[in-house]
Amino acid sequence: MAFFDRLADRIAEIDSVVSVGLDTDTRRIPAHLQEKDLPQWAFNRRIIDATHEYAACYKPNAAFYESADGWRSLRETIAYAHGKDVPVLLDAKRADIGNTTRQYAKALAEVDAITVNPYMGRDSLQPFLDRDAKGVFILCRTSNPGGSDLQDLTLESGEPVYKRVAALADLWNTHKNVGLVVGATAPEELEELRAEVPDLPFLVPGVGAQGGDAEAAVAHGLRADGVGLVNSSRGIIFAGEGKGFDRAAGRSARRLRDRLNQFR
Ligand SMILES: O=C(O)c1cc(=O)[nH]c(=O)n1[C@@H]1O[C@H](COP(=O)(O)O)[C@@H](O)[C@H]1O
Repeated sequence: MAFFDRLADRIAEIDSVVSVGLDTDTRRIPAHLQEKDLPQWAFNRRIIDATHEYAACYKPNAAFYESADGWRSLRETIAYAHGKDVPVLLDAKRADIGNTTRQYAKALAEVDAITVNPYMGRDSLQPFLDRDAKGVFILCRTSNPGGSDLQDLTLESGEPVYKRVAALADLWNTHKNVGLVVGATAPEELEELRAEVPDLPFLVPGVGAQGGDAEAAVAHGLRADGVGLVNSSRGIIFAGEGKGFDRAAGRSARRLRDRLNQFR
């Protein structure tokens, strides 16, 4: 099944557009799990148990798993999420020359969707785009303070770079598997982009720890048919500390679902 169809089913089934970000910083794993063989996996398993009924998807950020134990933990986490019937979006922000990016795209064999960086142009994304059953979220207007440094620059045509990225992404969407990443910290750009590319679902990070606008994330992040994702990572997985961390994460995921649902 195509990724966005699967996501639409998942959103309808659990009535939630929450993406739970698994940014599992080893330094923040509670002490009682630090002695486990794979602390990140031990942590993620408990987080998934506590949050899966609110999770439209899980978004592990690859940066937190760049070690031998990390990769093992990530693999276990992906399989466990799938066992709960939750899609997995790997936040890898990949792209490179064709020969290299073909290797990066192999990661899609294990997950349902990925984030990619458009800076190197179409051929750097083609192996991802060609996997028509997988979702490809292209960075468009990012949530970080420096997101404006390049993305807001005005081109000769008068349009900002992020708008050109959105137009290109729309053009590259021949398999209906492309989405955009647009931060909740940029609500005006979110609104503008929704009008520009109504057919593209957005992944909207930046609510929670980054203080982004949850109402704008829902109002503009979702497509007319309601498909889209609003991500929180630290605000959910590190909502509590110590032994009850997983129950706190469950409560935080439920609160975010309820808050977002007010605006759907
Ligand atoms: O691609 C992303 O997911 C992403 C894009 C963006 O513009 N801003 C952004 O925060 N993210 C990711 O979303 C997550 C946000 O984490 P929290 O700020 O802890 O909710 C991190 O994994 C970021 O890498």
